Amino acid sequence: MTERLKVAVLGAAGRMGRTVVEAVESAEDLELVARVDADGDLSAVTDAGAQVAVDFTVPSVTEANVHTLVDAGVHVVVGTTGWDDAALGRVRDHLVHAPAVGVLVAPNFALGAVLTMAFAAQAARWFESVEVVELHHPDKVDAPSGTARHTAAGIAAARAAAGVGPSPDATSQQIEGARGADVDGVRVHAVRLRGLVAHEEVLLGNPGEMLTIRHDSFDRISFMPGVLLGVRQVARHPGLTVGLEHLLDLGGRR
Ligand SMILES: NC(=O)C1=CN([C@@H]2O[C@H](COP(=O)(O)OP(=O)(O)OC[C@H]3O[C@@H](n4cnc5c(N)ncnc54)[C@H](O)[C@@H]3O)[C@@H](O)[C@H]2O)C=CC1
Ligand SMILES: O=C(O)C1=N[C@H](C(=O)O)C[C@H](O)C1
Repeated sequence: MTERLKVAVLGAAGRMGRTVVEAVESAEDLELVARVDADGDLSAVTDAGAQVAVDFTVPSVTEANVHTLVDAGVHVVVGTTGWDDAALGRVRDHLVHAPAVGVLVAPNFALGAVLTMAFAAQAARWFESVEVVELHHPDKVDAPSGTARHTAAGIAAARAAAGVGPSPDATSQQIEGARGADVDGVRVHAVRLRGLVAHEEVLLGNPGEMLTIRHDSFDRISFMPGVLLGVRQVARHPGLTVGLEHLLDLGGRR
């Protein structure tokens, strides 16, 4: 029998962590060797001999977790959001000293969300206006969502490469925040509503027409095939990979 891949889950008591624990325990080729939450210690990961750690914690601790795990030679699959280019750059620099270690940071592991981002980047080259609306449960601590930030960054890169200018906007008077956040020149709006899980709409407008690309995660199991794919593949991708699209052969910004 081939050895099972040893996996640790960080944030194991959280909404995503609990779902990942169940998914790993149900996978025949994976062995859950450690669960760590806020009251635990990262040394449990190495003590248990974990080869891959999955981080679904909180934006304020995830980067430090990644640096510690990289030093320990543990591959990391990160779902926690709140990352910016500076933090990703620090991880990229750190990995130079651990060239065999893979770190995958994916703002969204749901296949439909990854496809939404890819379709939106493609479509945004052909529309005058584009805005992103993300809608989530009200217990989420960050806004806009990591997915919306990644979506907007991909749209902005695609429009810049195609020579498309900014979306037209005559607004000169407003209450602060009314036009949402500016992410790389793309307007992003965040809704927090009881009953929701994780949803995103990309609205694209041209004279006389509108295209809406929408994705809905109704249940956190929607993220599990992507998380397990990341766990199984991260060691084959040394260095930093940002976005699940790179494991699905969908291209995009790295
Ligand atoms: N990439 C993706 O596909 C998805 C990403 N997320 C992101 O995952 C993160 C977690 O989301 P939820 O599970 O809903 O949050 P949550 O609040 O339910 O869970 C976070 C858990 O992390 C724990 N924690 C805090 N500090 C810790 C530390 N130092 N070490 C270990 N554990 C610690 C908390 O006690 C809590 O149990 C968020 O950033 C969210 O945006 C959520 C869903 C999908
Ligand atoms: O907090 C959540 O729930 C989610 N967070 C991720 C994000 O910020 O994009 C992924 C998904 O939207 C669910």
